[in-house]
Amino acid sequence: MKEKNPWHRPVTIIITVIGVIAIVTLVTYGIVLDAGSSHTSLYIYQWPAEKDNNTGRVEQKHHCQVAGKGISSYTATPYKAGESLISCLKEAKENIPQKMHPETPLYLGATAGMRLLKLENSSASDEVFKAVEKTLRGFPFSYQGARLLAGQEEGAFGWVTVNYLDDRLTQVSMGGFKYTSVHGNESAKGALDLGGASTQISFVSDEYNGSESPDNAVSFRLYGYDYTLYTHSFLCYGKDQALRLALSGPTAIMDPCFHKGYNETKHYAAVYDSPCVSDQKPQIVSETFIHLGGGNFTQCQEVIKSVFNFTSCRYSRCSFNGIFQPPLQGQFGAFSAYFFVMNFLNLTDTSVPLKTVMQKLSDYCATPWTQVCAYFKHDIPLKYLAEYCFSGTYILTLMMEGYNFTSETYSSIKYIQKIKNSDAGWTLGYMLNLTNMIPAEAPDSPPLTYTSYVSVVTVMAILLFVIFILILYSLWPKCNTEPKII
Ligand SMILES: O=P(O)(O)OP(=O)(O)OP(=O)(O)OC[C@H]1O[C@@H](n2cnc3c(O)ncnc32)[C@H](O)[C@@H]1O
Repeated sequence: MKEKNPWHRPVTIIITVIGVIAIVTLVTYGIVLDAGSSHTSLYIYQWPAEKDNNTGRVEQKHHCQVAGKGISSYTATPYKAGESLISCLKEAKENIPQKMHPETPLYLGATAGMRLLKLENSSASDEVFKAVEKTLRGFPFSYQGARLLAGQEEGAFGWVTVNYLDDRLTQVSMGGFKYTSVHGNESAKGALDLGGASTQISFVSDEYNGSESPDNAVSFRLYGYDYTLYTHSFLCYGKDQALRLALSGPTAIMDPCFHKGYNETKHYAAVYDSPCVSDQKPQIVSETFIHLGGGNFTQCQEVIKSVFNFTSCRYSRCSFNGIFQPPLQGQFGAFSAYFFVMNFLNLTDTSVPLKTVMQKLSDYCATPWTQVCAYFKHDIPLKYLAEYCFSGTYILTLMMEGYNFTSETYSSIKYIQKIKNSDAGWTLGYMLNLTNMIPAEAPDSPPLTYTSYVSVVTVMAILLFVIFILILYSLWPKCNTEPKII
């Protein structure tokens, strides 16, 4: 059968092609792998393709948790560290349009697990990085490097992420547009990050300009505001390494931080094979010890306090281990293990008085292990389950004794996992920095919101399309209705 309008098919094809190109070019992607001590995570971020550097534009599109342990655990077989990343990288290929692969930056940052490995065995750490790099280069993305993050960077980028996602760096929303307002120190939120091997505290304080203990200062100029951030990363004070610090002891340990009835035979090597505790290894022949639970919150607090050194401080004030810390200021976001642990314990509400929080944790610690297991063992890995009493007590002790929060300032902490669908952590801040997404100066004119931008682009695309059709129509050969005399 003959078609009535033979030209509508090419036009449909053109519309589809223009539509697909428009959709694809609207979005840009970036990938960051967080190679932590306990595991590796891959994050895909996306943002509008047009370059206006406004805040709040970048969002997390996808998260993939790499199976198995962190890359620092593959010292005996470094190639496996590389292989472990393949399935998440394949997921990344599926989640990003193929056309965009070559221009999608791919970063890997390794944190405290690799910091410890480097201290312990620097050539083993080089081998792991080589294996990881080989895998990353085998994917069609724009590989930008795999490197060890300094603790200070981890803290500072975590702070940038939280404040960026919270729209605290510069702008307030008014009538659909974002205007620069008087922000700076008073609106910034501090960041508390508890990892497996290290923990970071980062905040701005009017009483800190970097002159006392300059090693703790990171200066930024973001959107026209100067920030001098106080940040410190405590290596060995992530929750897994802190447990090792607390565990160092004799052959049979009655551990008040584990539930009564908990009774496990453990290998000394598993506890002491870390530079955080290797010098405390007892000189005994036995290879194993019995780890017994005592289930006593108050005693657990005492054990945990003993892993902090409060005796020496050569500055005007310190947190612990002789590390300078200015007075706490403003709100804090506490993420990673802070959230995982307090969320399990149902203690994320910081408007609840600290005394009540402690009483609830104390009751939980006193619950017999058989009862805890019977209730949760189908939903929660046993390792986590066994450690929540320790971890909760560690969190409160670190905050109150270590960082000097008080029962009054405890409510300034908010336990967070995500902000606007993006995970809180250093990865987003790292990528924003490396892609120059946060300018030093504020944009001159109020930029469009994402919705306005998409509307403008859509209207322009429709207009262009209409013009295109009109031109096509005017050029299309037509039957002359006028009678012709040949
Ligand atoms: O920053 P580093 O120190 O390198 O460590 P990481 O990157 O591996 O640390 P994460 O923030 O991923 O996790 C922090 C800790 O929380 C643990 N964790 C993860 N999910 C958890 C859960 O659901 N319950 C309890 N603990 C959890 C994990 O094993 C780590 O010990």
